[in-house]
Amino acid sequence: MGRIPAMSEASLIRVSEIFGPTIQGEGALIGVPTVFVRTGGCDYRCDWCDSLHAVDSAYRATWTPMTAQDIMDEVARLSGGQPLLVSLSGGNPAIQPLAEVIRLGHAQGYGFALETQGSVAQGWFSDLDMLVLSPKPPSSKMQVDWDAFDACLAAGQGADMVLKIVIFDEADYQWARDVAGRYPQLPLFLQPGNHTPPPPGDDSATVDQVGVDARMRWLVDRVMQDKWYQARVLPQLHVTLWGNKRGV
Ligand SMILES: C[S@@+](CC[C@H](N)C(=O)[O-])C[C@H]1O[C@@H](n2cnc3c(N)ncnc32)[C@H](O)[C@@H]1O
Ligand SMILES: Nc1nc2[nH]cc(C(=O)O)c2c(=O)[nH]1
Ligand code: SF4
Ligand SMILES: [Mg+2]
Repeated sequence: MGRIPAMSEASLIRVSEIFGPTIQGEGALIGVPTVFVRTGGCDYRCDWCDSLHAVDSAYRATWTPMTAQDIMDEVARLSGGQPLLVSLSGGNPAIQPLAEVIRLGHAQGYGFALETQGSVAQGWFSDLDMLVLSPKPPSSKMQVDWDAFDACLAAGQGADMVLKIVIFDEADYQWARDVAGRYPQLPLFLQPGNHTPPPPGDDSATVDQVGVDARMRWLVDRVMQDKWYQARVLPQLHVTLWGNKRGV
């Protein structure tokens, strides 16, 4: 018979890394100083995931179970005790019990944004300051469960919500047009994909920056061609500055 976990284990959060302060490099909050809390584990396996160290079970041993208090202590240490934006990412942070982190942090003046693909809804989404929903396009080789996605949207009522769609090619672009049409109420951010995530075991920062820049120019042209003036097109600023380096 398997071991019965102690009650407290249910409230532990699997953390891959906590780093910063740095700038939020993507989407609606680009440029905003933030500390990242990256959780370990994901229910997806995107073909081009740039954070495999928080997804691939080969890295499981590097993920640390932490309490909400442990996490906020580390965030406060990094920020020098000054409240700032905390970015919850992963992996999929939505599969972790983060309600208490948000409660503790808010009481100390921190703000919270969470990045998720929209596959798992949580009641505490409504406590976030911003919910960033990033449904995955065809190039990811993932299949979106739209009922689950809509449940995330319903759970997030009360938080600011935005759509952030990664685009590699024309098929992704056409898919993004359909998705945006379905959610006209959500501010929309388009981001060119970077094709060179470091393979497992390699923490190299190399990114095909020439390729990413070309994809960004193509995406801008494509959006202007279509007069798609609701879309905002942004690069991953941290990738431009540091490649796919961890901890920035
Ligand atoms: C690593 S994911 C973690 C959060 C969540 N699992 C998700 O995908 O939204 C953080 C953000 O990076 C984006 N992303 C992941 N791999 C990327 C890549 N190769 N190029 C551009 N953006 C990427 C995701 O779409 C998401 O918006
Ligand atoms: N600076 C910086 N900005 C980011 N925006 C989203 C990130 C992520 O991996 O979730 C990320 C990241 O890893 N670093
Ligand atoms: S959903 Fe996010 S963390 Fe999970 S594999 Fe895809 S990009 Fe990576
Ligand atoms: Mg990233």
